[in-house]
Order: sequence, then structure tokens, then C-alpha cells
Amino acid sequence: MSETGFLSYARYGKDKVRVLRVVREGKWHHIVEYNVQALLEGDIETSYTEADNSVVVATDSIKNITYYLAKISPHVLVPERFALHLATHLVSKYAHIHKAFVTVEQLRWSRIPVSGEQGPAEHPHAFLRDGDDKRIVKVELDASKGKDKLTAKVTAGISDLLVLKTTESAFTNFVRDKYTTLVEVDDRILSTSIDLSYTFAPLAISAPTDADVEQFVLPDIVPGSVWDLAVPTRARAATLDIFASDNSASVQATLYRMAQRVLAENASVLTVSYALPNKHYIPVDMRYLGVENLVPAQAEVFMPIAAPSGLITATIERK
Ligand SMILES: O=c1[nH]c(=O)c2[nH]c(=O)[nH]c2[nH]1
Repeated sequence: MSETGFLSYARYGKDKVRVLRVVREGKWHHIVEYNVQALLEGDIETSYTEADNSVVVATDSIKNITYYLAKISPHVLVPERFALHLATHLVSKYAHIHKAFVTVEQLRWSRIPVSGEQGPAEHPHAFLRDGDDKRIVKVELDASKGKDKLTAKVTAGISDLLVLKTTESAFTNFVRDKYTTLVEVDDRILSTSIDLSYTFAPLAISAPTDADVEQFVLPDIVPGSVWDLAVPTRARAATLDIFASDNSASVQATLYRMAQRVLAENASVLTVSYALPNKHYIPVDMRYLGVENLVPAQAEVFMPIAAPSGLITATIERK
């Protein structure tokens, strides 16, 4: 077969591996629910170019490894640590695999509040989905300089955090020309579904051999580091706080303030990126009924517009 193209990029693996893990600590049960994507790169070209499956770790096996690690990993309750453990095992186990790309999406489960004997309490084993936003962790593990010289790039963040405010959002002074129909408003509904991601400096990881996969030792949980669970908590709180309290001149300006706050509060974070769709809510024109509903600060009935939406994105880097 004469070939006109060459393989310039190849990466494969399993997507949407759904797993719920229960950790029992006496009567207190802890859970995490993850959607995992685990992709591999390495000496796999011939599987594409020569139909050579001898270099293919089946995606079914990658799924099985994901469940095995969910069972045995001491790091399973922390998505950054679980993703790193899984990625490290994948590149350590297979000599011809040089990079692993693991994305863990964590769904929200919080303890159901109950009335305890001494007042409000949290239930030890009953949970509630208290939001559609997810915690997202991406690990890119690079073993191309040797299996004992691993470096990991860790990105973490949030997706689908849906918010809305009913005032303290304006949009004025934008370009006006023959294409402009939008009117300036000093008061509007602002709603967005927040996607946030933040990065850390690359980490050097000492790899386990296959034999000690269960004893994988990760770096210590240093306050402010990638392992510090206060980082995701603070980043989410800062994002919500700025969204609520900023007197917004635009999505762009509010985004920038959110990112500055996340950088200021988390010394180990190097870059902060947001993708903010501007989910428009349009005041309904009822003048044909003699009803006023168009004065921005007084409008009461709005039509949510599913599409199109604005989409405002940016990355802010530490100086
Ligand atoms: O905050 C906004 N930024 C924009 O860039 C934009 N464009 C638009 O039509 N409305 C808005 N709102």
C-alpha cells in the first residue's frame, strides 16, 4: 500500500471509567466517585501503521488497572494523588509506554445533614449530591527520560460550577459600529458555568516498580503544595466570593479578579485559567401589553437563552 501520510501523533486509552470507592473507618464511611480517563503514549506506532497489536495494552486492561488502583491505592480519596498513582503505575509497568495522561473528574457527594443528639450533625454513611460541579485533576506523567526520572505536570480545577447574580453587573463602553445592536446596560443578570484550572510547577516523582505498586509513596502533603487540599477549597471559595462581590464591569474583568485572588492565596499555583460562558438572560418585552419590563434594574421576567452564549477565557500567570 503506498502511503501519503505519516503518523504524527498517537495516544489511546480508556475514557469514562466510572468508579465509586468506599473507605470504611469504623462507622464513618468516606466515598469518592470518579470518572477517569487514562491515555497512553509510547512505542505504539506499529499498532496503527502495521496492525501490530503486540504493542497494545488493551484499553480493557487499562480499565481493569484503574479499578485495581481504586481498590489498593492508599491515595484513592484525593484525586491528585490517585491520578498520579495510576499514571505512575501505567508507565512503570509497561517498558514501551513513556507517557500517561490521567484525568480524574470527581463528582460531588457530601454528608447528609441530620439532627443528632447534640444538635445538627453529619451522617456517617449517607450522602447527598450537593451540586453539579466537578473537581477536575489532570496528570501528565513523562517517563521519556527514564523510568526512574519521572516528571509530572499536575493541573487541577473545577468544571460546571453554575452561578447567577441579579445585579452588580454592567456592560458598557464596548465597540459601537454598524454591527452593534446590543444596548449598554448598567444592571443585568450575570450567569456563567465556571470552568477553572490551575497549574503547579512540574514534580519529580520516584517511580515504584511493579512489585511495590501498593506501597507507592507520594511526596508529603506540604501546606500550599499541589497536595494541599486547602488549594481546591480556597480556589472554589475565592471564585465564588469574587463572582458574588465584584461589581462586574464585564465577564472579562471579573475573571481577571478571580484569577488574581487564586494566585494570591495559593503560593504553589503558577497559572490560573478560566473559561466562562456568558449565559444570557434577556428581559422579556411586554410593552405590547402595556407592561414595563425593560428598565434594567427593574426588569423582573427574563428569558434564559441556552445558545448562543458568550465565551470569555483567559490565563493569568504568576509574575
Ligand atoms: O461581559 C461581557 N463581555 C463581553 O465581551 C460581552 N459581549 C456581549 O455581547 N456581552 C458581553 N458581556
